[in-house]
Amino acid sequence: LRTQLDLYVDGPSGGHAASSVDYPWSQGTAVMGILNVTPDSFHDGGEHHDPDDAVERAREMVAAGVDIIDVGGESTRPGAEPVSVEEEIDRIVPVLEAITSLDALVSVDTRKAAVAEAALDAGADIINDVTGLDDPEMRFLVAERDVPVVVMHSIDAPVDPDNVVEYDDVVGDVIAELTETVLRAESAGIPRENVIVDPGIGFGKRAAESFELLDRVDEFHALGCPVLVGHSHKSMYGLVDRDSGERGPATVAATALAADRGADIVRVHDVPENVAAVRVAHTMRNAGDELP
Ligand SMILES: Nc1nc2ncc(COP(=O)(O)OP(=O)(O)O)nc2c(=O)[nH]1
Repeated sequence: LRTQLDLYVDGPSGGHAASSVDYPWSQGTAVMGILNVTPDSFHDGGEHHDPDDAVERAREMVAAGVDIIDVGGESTRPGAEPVSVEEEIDRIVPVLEAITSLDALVSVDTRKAAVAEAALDAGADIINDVTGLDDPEMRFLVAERDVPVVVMHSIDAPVDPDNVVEYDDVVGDVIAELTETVLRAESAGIPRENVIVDPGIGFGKRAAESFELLDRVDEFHALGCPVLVGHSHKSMYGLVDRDSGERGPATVAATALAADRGADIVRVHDVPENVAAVRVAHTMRNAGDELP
């Protein structure tokens, strides 16, 4: 896949990389492993802050069957310490340079165009923008580099428990707002086949609404784009499995259900378990073709 990508990026035609490459999500649900190179991410903050630890973790993810590694240098958690462009670049570029030779695509989770540009220059393949391309500079960069971009739905106000949005129909409302996002991307010269939509699980949504977004994930295909869900270890599970407080097993169950309902990419922390969940969901639908 990486050769294919390089060919289309550097090949004679210098053609459209994203629209001509057979991405992992076109063959079933792809697994995106979260690699936060931050001291304060909500679930794994500090665990891979050291570049060597991060590279080791990336190798483990690849060995476990991950399709994409999502590298983040700034937490999106409400109240997280803002990070300068320089600091975010310092955090992620050494890791990106070390992992882009591994057998997985690499995405960069950033809201800053300057960081995204440095990441693409360091070999990243995909931009993951939780603001949904709010920044015109980011739209210009993504169009110019012709790379896939994840556009996540969020709310305009800061994402914290006090900002609860009143949705009539959370799925219909989020699809309507993501439609605007996709049209804005297209008007900036980003072809729709490069856009991956994401309902923004937990970003300004109540727990019940986050579960509904997962349950009705297939409806997001009305936008004509692959659909990514980022449900891993999020607070909604705390209301389901109250006793243990453990969110890992609940995440894996949700991954299997979301994959079965049509999610194209699942963004998760625990790769082996969630790769297994995706494979089970796929096999249950295709046992006749896959198993003796
Ligand atoms: N596309 C997309 N990107 C995301 N980035 C961060 C988080 C928050 O999770 P995490 O990266 O684990 O935490 P933090 O932002 O604190 O690093 N969630 C999403 C998501 O749901 N979708």
